[in-house]
Amino acid sequence: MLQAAIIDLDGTLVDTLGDFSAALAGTLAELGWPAVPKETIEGFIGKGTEHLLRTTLAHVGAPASLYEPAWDAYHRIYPTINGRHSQVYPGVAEGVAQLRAAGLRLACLTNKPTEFARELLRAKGLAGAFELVFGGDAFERKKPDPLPLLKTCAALGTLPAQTLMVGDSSNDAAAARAAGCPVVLVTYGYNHGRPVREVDANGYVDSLVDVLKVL
Ligand SMILES: O=C(O)COP(=O)(O)O
Ligand SMILES: [Mg+2]
Repeated sequence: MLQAAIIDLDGTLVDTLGDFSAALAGTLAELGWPAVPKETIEGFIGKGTEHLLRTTLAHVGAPASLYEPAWDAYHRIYPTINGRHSQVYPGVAEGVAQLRAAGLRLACLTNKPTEFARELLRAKGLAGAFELVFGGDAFERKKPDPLPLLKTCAALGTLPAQTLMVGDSSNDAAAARAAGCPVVLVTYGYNHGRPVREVDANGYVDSLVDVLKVL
């Protein structure tokens, strides 16, 4: 019997590729490097900001010494564009409402920095649904490590086996499997550019409204 659901943010609740693209374009422009196409950035999303910045700098051929200035510029620029180039996926508001109506407690767990995540959920009218919001800077390790899921279960006071993970990528699935949480993956997210059905999970859904049906 499920007690709670932990839901990923980027690629699961909100299509944030436009935000990432705008923040990275601004960051690269400040450092004197060209922007990277959205389709390329899509493959870099999901493993947190460090990974995103390092892979983007490597992609344009910039030296690794630009990592710190890039980090500073990105963290200054992102809050100015957060939510402006992103859209809540179809079915999310209804799906989240259904999970709550089924008696599940909800937490949002993302590799995005916690402050960016809270602000985005607020801007998109989703903040009220989540009891807890944890970002990639909340714990010592990020997804795909199981630690963030185990800590979120502990904060909810629920057992991992009774806490469903809903995400869009192999990161979410690997973290869930290692933590002992059941996992459902959405088919419309990023998953590092790979077909999500290749990833081991308990089910796959085209919309959050179908999550409880596939279990
Ligand atoms: O990589 C990120 O910053 C966000 O990724 P997530 O919300 O899918 O965990
Ligand atoms: Mg995601």
